[in-house]
Amino acid sequence: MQRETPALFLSQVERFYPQTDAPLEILRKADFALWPGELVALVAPSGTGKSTLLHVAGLLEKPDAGEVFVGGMATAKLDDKGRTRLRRTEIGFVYQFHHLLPEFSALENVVLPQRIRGLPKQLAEERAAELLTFLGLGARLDHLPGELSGGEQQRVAIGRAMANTPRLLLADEPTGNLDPHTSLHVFSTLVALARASGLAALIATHNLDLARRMDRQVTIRDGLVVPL
Ligand SMILES: Nc1ncnc2c1ncn2[C@@H]1O[C@H](COP(=O)(O)OP(=O)(O)OP(=O)(O)O)[C@@H](O)[C@H]1O
Repeated sequence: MQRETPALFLSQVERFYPQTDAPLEILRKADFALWPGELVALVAPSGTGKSTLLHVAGLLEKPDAGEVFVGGMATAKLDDKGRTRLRRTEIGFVYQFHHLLPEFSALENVVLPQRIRGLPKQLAEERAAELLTFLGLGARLDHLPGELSGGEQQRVAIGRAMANTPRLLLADEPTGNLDPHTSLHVFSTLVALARASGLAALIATHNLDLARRMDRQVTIRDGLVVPL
């Protein structure tokens, strides 16, 4: 079915890592479309290439062949500056470990990417406070990451990823480091925020219960992205 422009479109993407004998092929002419507003779970065994796929989709790694379109824009010919700019404006990335800046408060961690993008301080702070409040952290704005629980830290990381109102959210096992109860809570908050913002999300998870809450589930088989 033809709809609007995909938020993310991988076309014939190849990615391999050199080895002493034959190269290790992770993605082999993989195609994948993620539509605006769609939440898709990426569920695949360890080592099949989930992180590789997310890094290529998030313009953190270049594919060896093929094209990655973000919001309809082809990225293969962009230089590093162009890729960084597109990543900053269009893509939010949540990692398994939060990677928050330890000496900055929860609020400041969410303000920072907006300031880098050039937003005035007051606007950035308002947006950060609003996001963190939505994420249930309204009473934790001034806490340093070290003063927050694992689930709270990960919610701040989600806020940071959403700070610049991306149209595409990529998450690499965002709750993989949390206990089951906290994991469910953080995941639900992430889904609620994604739904409220109408963005497209591709979320890698090992947790099938969480994956079922998404619109669609895909896996990686023989280097291709296929329905689970
Ligand atoms: N820089 C690299 N150089 C060589 N091989 C790599 C490199 N990065 C990843 N690989 C290999 O590519 C394969 C896919 O790695 P990737 O991290 O994408 O898997 P994954 O599905 O995310 O795994 P996990 O669920 O364990 O995080 C693995 O076999 C890994 O060892």
